[in-house]
This record gives sequence, C-alpha cells and structure tokens, in this order.
Amino acid sequence: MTIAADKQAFHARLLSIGSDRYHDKHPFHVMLHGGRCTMTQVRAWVLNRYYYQTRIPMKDAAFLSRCDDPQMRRAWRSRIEDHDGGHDEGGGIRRWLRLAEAVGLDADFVASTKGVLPATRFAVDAYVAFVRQQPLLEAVASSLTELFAPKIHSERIAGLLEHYAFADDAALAYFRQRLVEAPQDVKFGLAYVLDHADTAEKQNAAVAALTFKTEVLWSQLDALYGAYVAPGLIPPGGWDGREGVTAAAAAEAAE
Ligand SMILES: O=C(O)c1cc(C(=O)O)c2c(n1)C(=O)C(=O)c1cc(C(=O)O)[nH]c1-2
Repeated sequence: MTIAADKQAFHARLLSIGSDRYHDKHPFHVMLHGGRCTMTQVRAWVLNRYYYQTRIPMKDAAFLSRCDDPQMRRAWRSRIEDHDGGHDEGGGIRRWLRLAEAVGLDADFVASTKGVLPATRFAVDAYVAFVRQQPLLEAVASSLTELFAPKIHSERIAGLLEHYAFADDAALAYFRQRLVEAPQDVKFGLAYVLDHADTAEKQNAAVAALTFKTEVLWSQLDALYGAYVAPGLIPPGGWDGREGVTAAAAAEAAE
C-alpha cells in the first residue's frame, strides 16, 4: 500500500468509530433531542455534563504540561481559553452555567458539582488520567471525538429549540460557540494523528484511544439513563431531582 493509501485507510478507520460508537446514538440523547425528556431528566443531564465541562480544560492543561514543542503548545492552548475565557466574559464553562439557569437550576449549586453521579465522575476522571499518562499521540487521538461533535451540537440546537420552552439563543449559546471552535481544534488534532501514526502499531493505539473516548462519553449517558430513566436507581450521592432547582422553576412545575 502506498503511504497515501495507508493514511486514507487509517482515516477511514477513525471515522468509522464515530459511526459505530459515538454517543449521538445513545438512547438518552435520542430522548433529549426528540423532546421526550422530562425537565428533571434535562436538569440531570445539564448537572452531570457540567462535570465534563470542568475537566476539559484540566485535561488540556495536563496535555500542555507534557508538550515540549512550542508549536504544539501554541496550537493547543486555545482550548483552555475556549472553556475558561477571560475574567469578565468567561468562556464555555460560564456558558454552560447559563444553560443550567435556563433549565431552572441554581448556577452555584451546579458549579459545586454536588449530586454528580459517581459513574460520571469515574468516566470523566478516567479521561483526564488517560491524557495525563498515555503517549501524546494517544492523548491527541482521544480528543478526536470532536470530529463528530458538530453534528450532535447542530442536532441538539434544533431539537431543544423545537421541543423545550427553556431553549433560546442565550440558553444554547454554548453549543453555537462550539460549532465555531471545534472544527479548528479537530483540524490540528486530526492532521497530527494522521502524520504521527506512521506504523500499524501506532495506528492501532490511536484507534484504541479514540474508542476509549467514545466509551467515556457513552458511559456518562448510561449512568444518567440508569438513574433518571430506567430503572431509575439513583445511587447514593446522586442528585435527587429537587436540590438546586430554583424556586421559580419549582413553582412553575407545581402550576
Ligand atoms: O456535546 C457533545 O456531544 C460534546 C462531545 C464532545 C466530545 O466528543 O468529546 C465534546 C464536546 N461536546 C464539547 O463541547 C467540548 O468542548 C469538547 C472538548 C472535547 C475534548 O475531548 O477535548 N470533547 C468535547
């Protein structure tokens, strides 16, 4: 096989992980985007997913701390800016808290990460540990689920706007902004992985890293589904569906 054909086949393998395993296919997302979640289920998703949001810039900082190439650090550091932003305007994390408020949650409660499901923490912490420990090629490959994220963000914007009263441009600003940011990140990450995975062994390791990441995402939704859809078993320490719901949202529900 020529080098170009080998790269092409490797690229196709990476893309097929998205079509086989990305979390857009998870039943919880299907419910959420199709307007079939209760507000308690929507809140549980926002609250748990906040934990992922908080750990993304931490894993990117872990990544940067391992990079000895200034070129690479320069390309990677905007990811931290995207999520943390500046002191006054904030970034993705603050936009996520705006979504939390729009769904009727107290932002300080969500920011405390109280009530986050144990399995959400385990999955997200495993991602941070992976990026801290594994070879850089695998750390970059694990970020490539973002290849598939613009599609899910577009579907989510459309689905939430269509089906839920809380959804408007301010509430969904997080997702619109990701549609601008993610393609830049992924362009660099994909080129890096295609260039540096130059042996079958490295290609297999990159495929395994991307697969692992799809599992990190999928298991967060399994945890949500089990606790808040069926069988509805909320583990000790998991959000009870009431704490942190604003008085206004609780009153609206009681009407
Ligand atoms: O809503 C989603 O489905 C989704 C998925 C992913 C992803 O595929 O990891 C990310 C995001 N959103 C996202 O907003 C985001 O900032 C992000 C960063 C990363 C990463 O691994 O560095 N993934 C994702």
